[in-house]
Amino acid sequence: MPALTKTNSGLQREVIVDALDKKDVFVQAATGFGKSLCFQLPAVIDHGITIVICPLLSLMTDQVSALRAADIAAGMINGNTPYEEKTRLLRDLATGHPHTRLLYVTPEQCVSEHFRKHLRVVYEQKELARIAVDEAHCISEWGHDFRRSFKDLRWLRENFPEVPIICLTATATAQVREDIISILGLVEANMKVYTMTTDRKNLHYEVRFKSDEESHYPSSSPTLPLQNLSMLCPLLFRLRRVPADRNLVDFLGWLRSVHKRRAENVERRRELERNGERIDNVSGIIYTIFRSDCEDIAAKLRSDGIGARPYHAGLHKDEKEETLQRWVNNEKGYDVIVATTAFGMGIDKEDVRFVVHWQLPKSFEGYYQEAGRAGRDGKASICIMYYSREDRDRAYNRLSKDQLDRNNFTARVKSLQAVVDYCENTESCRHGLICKYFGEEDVPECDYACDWHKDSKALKKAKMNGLASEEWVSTQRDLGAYNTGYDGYDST
Ligand SMILES: Nc1ncnc2c1ncn2[C@@H]1O[C@H](COP(=O)(O)OP(=O)(O)OP(=O)(O)O)[C@@H](O)[C@H]1O
Repeated sequence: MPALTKTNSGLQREVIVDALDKKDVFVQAATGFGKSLCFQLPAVIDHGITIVICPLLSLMTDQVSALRAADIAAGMINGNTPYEEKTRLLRDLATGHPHTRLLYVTPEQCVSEHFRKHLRVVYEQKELARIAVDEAHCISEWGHDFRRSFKDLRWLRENFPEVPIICLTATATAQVREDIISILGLVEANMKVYTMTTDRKNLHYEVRFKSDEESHYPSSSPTLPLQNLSMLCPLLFRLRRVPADRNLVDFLGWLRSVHKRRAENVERRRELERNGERIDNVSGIIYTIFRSDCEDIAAKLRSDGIGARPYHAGLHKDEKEETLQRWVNNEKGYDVIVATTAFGMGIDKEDVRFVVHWQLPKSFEGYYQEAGRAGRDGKASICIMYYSREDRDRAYNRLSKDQLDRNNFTARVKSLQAVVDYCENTESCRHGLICKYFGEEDVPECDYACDWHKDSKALKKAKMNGLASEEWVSTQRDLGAYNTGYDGYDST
């Protein structure tokens, strides 16, 4: 179990005491803060059952397994639950005095009349202890992962008025927070709101700049006027897909330098040997948009001797489970996961040393969540984002094709714009930019843990040399060069 800082565990204790005091509680805290314990511990202490509403199957599966391993009666009902297990859990509820202490359900399940009927029985017997809403930002249309059935959760407050509700999220802007509180009907007089810093001091944030064109030329080549050439022959260039090779060369160079540092530091090497750890077991995640890229990048890394595996929604369940398990166990050949967003919230491996975004993520919150998989043991870890203006335009194009509610569309455009601004910014600390996005007024201290603090001049230079000019991108955009690539990406 990773060591939490004293500040974290102190605040955790406050939240738990308020929950036990039957208050409605809203918790916004950084990734890796330990939000789950805030409802799990009260559930074990209190009499009755806690219903946990959770939008992510992988998250509930992990939590239920961990609770069961600790001998706590936990269960889950979702689209994948076998019929016998679902019947067993519903029968348990139907007794009115359930043996189950924590029951995880999807929001979709929670709106079904059949399930509600069972909840009423438990409530009438005064055995419904608490309702926990995890990843609560999904309630709000202004949230990045809005789920329609979350909106109906108001029913819980209307029908079980005195049952306390605790909701938790790592990523809520002020608007999302207000929405959650109002939709769930939390009672101001009996409510505690915790908004803690989103800052993760042990994460080093860095943006690396790229453009489509450079990927064809080694940096030492004279700048052949490829941009001019394509102006003359635009159709040729419209068909071109961005090769990932430039990222690959850069990333491989970086990873090898990390391996080398581990090998050359005698003390560190001895320590690794003593613990039976491999020099090249630097655990990490690469996030990419397309399923095909997951396969492709993982294969290329493997051919370069890196233990990399793909993970995306198109893979068979067994294959995904095996990959995850072997990666968690730090097995040889499973050091790096190349994933779509299918591998996101809820991944809780403590020694992830790097998270790389191969392209621009689709929202600021998504970026923060995914980067937040790194360094959950509190040790220094790095989050690298590869950014190009061409990818930016592709991201806007994909977004415009998504079927979204009006408010959600506006929110998503704003959020994507925030990621773009973050990448283009060479004037501020990255930690400060993240905190500002989530509405924090105080700029956190940054101990050279971002590219700007490390060397702001080098950052500006890298941007100038790395990005395509706005003029060039705008010409290509008008020619439709960034309109491709809507298939094969995982939307959740
Ligand atoms: N008081 C504690 N002492 C030690 N470890 C803890 C404590 N509370 C939680 N943890 C551990 O910290 C890790 C992170 O907890 P958890 O998954 O609940 O974080 P989270 O806040 O939900 O993060 P995220 O939003 O990124 O999913 C888990 O491995 C958990 O077991």
